[in-house]
Amino acid sequence: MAPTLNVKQATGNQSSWNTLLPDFPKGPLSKYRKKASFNWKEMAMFLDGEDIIRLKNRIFSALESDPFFARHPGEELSREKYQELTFLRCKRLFEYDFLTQQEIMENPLKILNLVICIGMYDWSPCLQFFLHCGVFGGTILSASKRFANFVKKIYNMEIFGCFALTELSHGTNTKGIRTTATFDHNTQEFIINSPDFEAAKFWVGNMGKHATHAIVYAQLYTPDGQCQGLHSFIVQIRDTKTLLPMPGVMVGDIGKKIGQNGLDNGFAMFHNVRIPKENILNITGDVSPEGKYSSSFTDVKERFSAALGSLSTGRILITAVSATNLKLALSIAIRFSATRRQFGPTDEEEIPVIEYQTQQWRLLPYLAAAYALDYFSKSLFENFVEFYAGLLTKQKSQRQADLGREIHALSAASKPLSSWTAQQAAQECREACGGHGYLAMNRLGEIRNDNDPNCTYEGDNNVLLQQTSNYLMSWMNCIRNKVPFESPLGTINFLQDYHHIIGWKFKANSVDDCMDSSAPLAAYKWLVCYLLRESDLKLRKEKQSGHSDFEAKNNCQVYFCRSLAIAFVEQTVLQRYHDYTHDPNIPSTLQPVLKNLCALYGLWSLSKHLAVLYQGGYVSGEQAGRFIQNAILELCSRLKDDAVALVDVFAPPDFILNSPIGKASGELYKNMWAEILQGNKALSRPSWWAEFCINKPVTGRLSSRL
Ligand SMILES: CCCCCCCCCCCCCCCCCCCCCCCC(=O)SCCNC(=O)CCNC(=O)[C@H](O)C(C)(C)COP(=O)(O)OP(=O)(O)OC[C@H]1O[C@@H](n2cnc3c(N)ncnc32)[C@H](O)[C@@H]1OP(=O)(O)O
Ligand SMILES: Cc1cc2nc3c(=O)[nH]c(=O)nc-3n(C[C@H](O)[C@H](O)[C@H](O)COP(=O)(O)OP(=O)(O)OC[C@H]3O[C@@H](n4cnc5c(N)ncnc54)[C@H](O)[C@@H]3O)c2cc1C
Repeated sequence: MAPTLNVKQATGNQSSWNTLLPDFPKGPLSKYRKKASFNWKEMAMFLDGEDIIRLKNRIFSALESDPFFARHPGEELSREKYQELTFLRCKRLFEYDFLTQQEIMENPLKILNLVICIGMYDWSPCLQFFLHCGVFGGTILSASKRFANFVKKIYNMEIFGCFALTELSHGTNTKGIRTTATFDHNTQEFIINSPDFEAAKFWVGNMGKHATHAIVYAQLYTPDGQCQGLHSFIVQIRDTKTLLPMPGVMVGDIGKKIGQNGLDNGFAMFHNVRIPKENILNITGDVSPEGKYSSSFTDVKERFSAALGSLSTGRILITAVSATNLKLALSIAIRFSATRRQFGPTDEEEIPVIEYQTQQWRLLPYLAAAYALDYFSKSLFENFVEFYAGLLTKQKSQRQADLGREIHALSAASKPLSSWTAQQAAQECREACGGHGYLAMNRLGEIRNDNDPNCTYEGDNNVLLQQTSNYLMSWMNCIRNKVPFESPLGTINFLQDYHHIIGWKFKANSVDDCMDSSAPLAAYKWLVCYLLRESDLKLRKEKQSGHSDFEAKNNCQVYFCRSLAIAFVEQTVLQRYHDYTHDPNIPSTLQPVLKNLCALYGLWSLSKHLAVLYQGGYVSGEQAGRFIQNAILELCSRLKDDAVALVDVFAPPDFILNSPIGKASGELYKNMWAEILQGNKALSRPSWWAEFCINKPVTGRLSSRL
C-alpha cells in the first residue's frame, strides 16, 4: 500500500527553519535538546512543510494577541460564562476567517490543521465552530445545489446550526430513531413530531443555547402511510432575531458534562413543526409534490448507509482530534519528566525521572503512537478528500461506492484506536507527572476529560468496531473460494494471501531481528488472518448450534470480532507508517529516529496481543516473547534522548499549551510559582475566616442523646 502523504516534502534551509521556528529559551531542557540525534526544526519542516507551519503560526499568534482568547491564571468561570466566552470566541473565528475557499481547495489538509490548532487552545470553541461550519454546513453543502441560500447564511453566521441525530432513548441504534417527518401534500410541507419525551433529540452540540437551525434525522412518512426510513431535514428551531424557540419547538440545555463545558449540548422536542418541502436533505431520497417517494437507491440497506455516510467525516476528524490530545498530554509529561528529578545513584545526584526505565516505558510508546496516529489520521483525511470530491460531483461509480465502504470500515476502527490511545495516555501522563499532574492548572485533567467523549460521540467505540469486523468478514467468501479481490485503498489486499500468511511463524532469532517495524508488521498480518479465521469459524458454529443471526453475531464479539477489528486497524496504521518511514526519500538525518518510532509503535501495540500470538502458534517458546519485550525496552532507551526534541516538533507555543509544567523553558518550578501567585486570591485570607477565629464549634453539641 503506497503512503498517501507526500514524502518528498521540502525541508527548506536552515535560515527558513529559524525564521519560522524560533529557538526555545535556554533552560533545564537544553541538556536533552542537545542530546537529540536530529534537528527538531528540520523534522517539523519535513513533516508539515513550510505552508502548514506558516498557517499554524498565523493561527497561534492571532489567538495569543486577541483579548478574547486571553488566559487568566486561577480563573474559575461559571458554566454560563464559559458558554458565553466560547460563543464570543467562535464569533472571532468567523472574523479571522483563517482559510479562504481557494486555500482549502489547494490544500484540504489545511482544514484539518485549523481544527487541530484551535482545538489545541480549547476544544469547546473549536467544536462549536466546526459543528456549525463543518458538520452542519458540510452536510448541507454535499446534499444538493438547492441549498445555496442556506450555505451563504451558514458562512456569514446569519443562522447557526447543529446536527441532531441522537435521541434520549436511542443513540447508537440509529434505526431506532423515532422522530417523524410526515409529508403533507396539501401544504407542500413536512410536519416534524417527537412521538414522546423519550424521542426528544438529545446531546446535540450547539443546540443548548445557540442553534437556530438543526439537521434533524427523522423517519419519513409519505401520505400513503408508508415509512420510507431515516432521512434528514433542515428544521428551524429558534428565531434568528430573538433566539427564542420557534412555535412547536421545546429546546434547551442538557446540563453540565464531565468536560467540554463551553459547548452547549441540548435537547429539542417537536410538536407539529411545519417545514417547507425543500428542506429535506435529498441525499438518499425525495418526495414529489404529490407525495410519491423516489430514491436513487433501490436497496434499502444501501440507502441507510448513504443516510449515515456523513458520519464518517466526523470519525476521521476525531481520529485526528484524539491524536492531537495525545500530543498535548505528551508535550506536558515528557517536558516534565526531563526536568523533574527524584532519587539517583548517589545521595548527592538526583536524576530526571525520564532516566527511569519505567517512566520511559510508560511514556515513549505513546510518543511513538502519537507520530504513527498523526500520520495515519492525515493520510486517512486525504483518502476522505478524494471520496468527498466524488460526493460533490455526484459520482456513482463502483469505485466511489467501494471507497465509501472502505473509508467507513477504516474510520469506524481508527476513531476507537485513536480515542482510546489518547484516553489511556492522558491518564498515564497525569500519573507520570505525579502530584503536579493533578493540579488543574497543568491541564492534564482538562485534556483527559475533553478527550473522553471522543470514545462515544459519532458512534460508541465498541459498537463501531463491529462495523469494521463486518467489513472484514464480508471478504471471507472470496477468501474461501480463492476469488481475487481488492479495495480502492488496498487496505485488505493482503488478505488475498490469507492461505499463505496463516502458515507463517515468528522468524526473529534475536532482539536485533525485532528492531525494525517489519517484524511486528508480519506478525500483525498473521494475527489479522488468524482472527478472521477464528471469528468466521465461531460465527458458523454459533449458527449451526441454532442461534439466530443476531445472537450468533453477539456471541462472536469478545476475543473474536472485536479483537479482529482492533488488530486490523493497528496493522493498517503500522503498514502506512512503515511505508512512510522506510521511504528512501526521507532525509537520512531523520530516518533513523522515525524508524525507531515506527518499530516501537508496532512492537508495543503487538505486545498486547502476545497471548493470542502464542495461542494461535505464531510464536512459541520463552525466547520469542522476551525478544519482543527486550526490543521494546531497547527502543525506549534509544528514544529517550530524542524524546524532548520529538515533542518540540509538535508542541504548540506555551500560550496554547497552557501548562506551567509543560512550558518550553523547562523552568518547572518558576513557572508553577508564577501561575500560583498570579492566581486569584492565592494569598488572601478566606472570606469566612471568622468561622475559625470567632465561631468555635461546641464539641458534641449535635451528638445523639438517645
Ligand atoms: C475538495 C475539498 C474537500 C474539503 C474537505 C472538507 C471536509 C470537511 C471538513 C469538515 C470539518 C468538520 C470538523 C468536525 C469536527 C469533528 C468533531 C466532531 C464532534 C462530534 C460531535 C458529535 C456529533 C455526533 O455524535 S452526531 C451522532 C452520531 N451518531 C452515531 O454515530 C450513531 C452511531 N450508529 C451508527 O452509525 C449506525 O447505526 C451503526 C453504524 C451502528 C449501524 O447500525 P445497524 O446495525 O443498524 O446497521 P448495519 O446493518 O450495521 O448497517 C447497514 C449498512 O450500512 C453501512 N453503514 C453504516 N454506516 C455507514 C457509514 N457511515 N458509511 C457507509 N456505510 C455505512 C453498514 O456498513 C452496512 O453495510 P453492509 O454492506 O450491509 O454491511
Ligand atoms: C459530548 C457529546 C456530544 C454529542 N454531540 C452530539 C451531537 O452533536 N449530535 C448528536 O446527534 N449526538 C451527539 N452525541 C450523542 C452521541 O452520538 C451518542 O451518545 C453516541 O452515538 C452513543 O450513543 P448512546 O449514547 O445511545 O449509547 P448507547 O448505544 O446507549 O450505548 C450504551 C452502551 O451500550 C453498548 N452497546 C450498545 N449497542 C451495543 C451493541 N449492539 N453491542 C454491544 N454493545 C452495545 C455501548 O457500547 C455502550 O457501552 C453527543 C454525545 C456526547 C457525549
